[in-house]
Order: sequence, then C-alpha cells, then structure tokens
Amino acid sequence: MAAYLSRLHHISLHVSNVDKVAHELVSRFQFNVFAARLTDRAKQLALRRGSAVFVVNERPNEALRWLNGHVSLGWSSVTARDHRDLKCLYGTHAHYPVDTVSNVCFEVEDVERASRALRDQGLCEFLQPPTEIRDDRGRVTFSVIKSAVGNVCHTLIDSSQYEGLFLPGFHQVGMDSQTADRSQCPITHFDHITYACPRRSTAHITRWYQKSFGFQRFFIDRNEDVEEGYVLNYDGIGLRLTAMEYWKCSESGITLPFKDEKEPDCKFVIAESLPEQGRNQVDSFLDQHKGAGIQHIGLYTEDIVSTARTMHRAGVQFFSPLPAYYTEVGKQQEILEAGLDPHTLSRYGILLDTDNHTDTDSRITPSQRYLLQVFTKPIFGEDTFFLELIERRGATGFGEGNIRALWRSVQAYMENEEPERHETQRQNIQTTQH
Ligand SMILES: O=C(O)C(=O)Cc1ccc(O)cc1
Ligand SMILES: [Fe+2]
Repeated sequence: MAAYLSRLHHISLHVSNVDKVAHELVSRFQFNVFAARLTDRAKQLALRRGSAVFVVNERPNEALRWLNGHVSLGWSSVTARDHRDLKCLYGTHAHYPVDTVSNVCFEVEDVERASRALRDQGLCEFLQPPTEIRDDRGRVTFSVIKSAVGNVCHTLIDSSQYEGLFLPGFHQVGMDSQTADRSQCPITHFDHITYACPRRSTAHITRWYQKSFGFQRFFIDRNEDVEEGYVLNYDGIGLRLTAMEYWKCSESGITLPFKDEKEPDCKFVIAESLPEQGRNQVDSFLDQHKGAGIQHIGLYTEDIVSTARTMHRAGVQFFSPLPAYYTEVGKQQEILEAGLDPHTLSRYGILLDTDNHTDTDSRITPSQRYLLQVFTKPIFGEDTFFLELIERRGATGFGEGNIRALWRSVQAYMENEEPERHETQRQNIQTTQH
C-alpha cells in the first residue's frame, strides 16, 4: 500500500550562504522570514508567502564541517538542548557539492504507518527512521527517505500534535522584511515542482511515485501517449515531459466523498532531455547540478501581472521570450481575447497559453482556459535552479506554446548571453547587499 500524503509542508534548500539566499528570497521574491533555528552547528531559516514555505539550510562545506566539529562559530543558540547537535533537523545534512533544492517535506497523518508502508514495499532507502521531537509547544514525528530522483529526499512529518509557530527547535523571528503586501504579490502556494532527469529515467521515477505515494499521471496534452509522456522533439527542442499529481488525503486515501471535490495539491513534472536535437537546458542542469534534481518550482499567484511587476521592481530578472512572441498576430489576438494587454505581458516576459489538459471542467470551453507563466533566471551560482510564477485561469495543466517559448528563451540565454553572465541575477544580489 502507498503512503498517502496530507499535503506539502515545506521545501528545503541547502546552500553555502543562507543569509545571501534568504536575503534574495525576502528582498526580491517577497518572502517573509518567520522562524529560525540557529545553533553553533546549524543555521536554518524558514520563509513563507501564502502557504508556500521554504526552509533555507546552511550546506556544510568541507572546511566548515571540520570547524563545526571543533569550535563554536558563535551563532546564538535558541533551540532545545537536545536538538543542538543536529545540524539539519527534519532533513539530512549530507554534503552536496553545489547549492541545491533537495527536500520536499510532506505532512502525513501517521509517520510510523506511512514509513512502514514504504519499508514493506522495499522501494525506499531511509535516511532517518521515524523520530519524535518535542518542545514545550508539543511534539512532531518525522522520517526521511531518499526519492528516486538524484539528491531529492522526502521528509514525512506529522505536526498535528504541535502548537508552536513552525516546528520544534525553531523560534519565531519577526524580521523587518519590508516585503510587498498581499494585494501586490498574491502568491498562495506551490503549484508544481519540476525535476530535471537523465535519459530513460522517467518510467522508473513515475512508477516509484505511483507506488510510494499513490501519485497519478495526468496528461499535459490530449494526444499524449501513456508510456511515452509528452514528447517535444523538433525545432531544437528535445524534451520528454511527464506530469503527476496527488490529492490532499486522509489516511484512508480519501479526503472527501465526491471525486469532484477532492483537492489536488502540488503537481510534479519530470523533464527528461532527448538526444536528437543536441545539448540542451536539461543536460546543462544535470552537468552543473552534478546530477538529477529540482530544476524549478512554480509559485502560484492570483495576479501574475502585479506579482511580476513587484518582483521586477525589486530586481528579479525574468526570461523574455524571443521578440516576435508578442507581435505574432495569433498570440496578440489570444492575449487580447483574454482581456490582457500585450505590452504589459511583454514588459515582464509573461507567457500566455490555452490549456490542452484532458479532464478539466467541461463547462469551461478550451478558449477560456488560460495559463499565464513567467520564469526567472537561475538563482544560485550555477545555471541550475530557477523559480516560475504561474496564474491559472481555468487551466489545470501546462501549455505547449509556453513550454516552447520558455525552452527557446533558455536556449538563447545559454547560447548568447553566456559571456554576459556578470549581468545576471546573482551579481545584482551582491551589489544590492553592499
Ligand atoms: O511549463 C512548465 O512550467 C514546466 O514545468 C514544463 C517544463 C519543464 C522543463 C523545461 O525545461 C521546460 C518546461
Ligand atoms: Fe514549470
């Protein structure tokens, strides 16, 4: 039996400089720091916007690992004594050579039972068996497993018996964040997580998620083949996309009695590169990230134009589609019919598409099902992880037009803008910090 998930709890980043990445998430991406765990061995900051929570962890580098074993680095310790020695609570502190987003933590109803179900299937390696952590606000139980994708792990957590702000070991921080208010930046949750994976690994990964957590495939395109996934293999695009979803569940596997009322949670997309069209952005991720992993995360917003505007003003750099995108007659028409202004979309690089997903609400005609997306440039020192803003107007899947436009702008960036890397996001971060 699969281990059913109640909901996504948080996503963990492991980076060499927590302050720098947290500063970027706050000052540019409008997240608020709300909790921290600082000990002489650990540094973890929790940030949120809506229900989207990131935990940024200091990734131990070789020198620090040695130092940590010998001297105190002098960070103030506010956690319960028992937890002081754990470098990274609720995850692993395994060494990874580059900054990475590597843990997707799920809330489950019963960690023991979910872990037993996973162990019985023999599919999972446990990095942490079920463990209980307490403080004066209650207790949580968690376990950590390795996923079928590169360095990605999953923490399973039951926080129902905990009344504190976040998790035991974390204390409240009310940093003066100066982020935009909700109306300017209405991000509500994580919409999807996209993995970059090696060739021929998709079938194994989808099977693993189906068996482990009861994920179900959904078709990105109505012509998609069950076995093949959604294949774009022409005009320089060599990509196989496979999408999975799950529903917020109780232990029985059912949330509500009627299927239509089941609430889907964060979707998962597997991107595999196909060799025929030459080297591409998925290959480049695998090289620079030193293996498969989380390529990007889609942040759901109720208003993509105001969110992109706010972030753009705060210094976030977005990919722009090739100039012809907004002047092409068909696309202009589509944008106008959606009640939007092509100039506004072009200012921030926002893409618009109609949905080809199969089992969307049939009362809405396809021409009313819009999908708006915009993609940021890479966030870490390598060309690896980036964020996406997504607004869905009736559309539940992904659009071929947007995927193609994104693909082309990333390819153009890789091929043409490489020498101008000093102009990119990460350099701007450094200058604004000074
Ligand atoms: O369209 C989206 O948001 C996706 O997540 C699909 C996708 C995945 C990987 C790529 O390199 C390009 C597009
Ligand atoms: Fe995406």
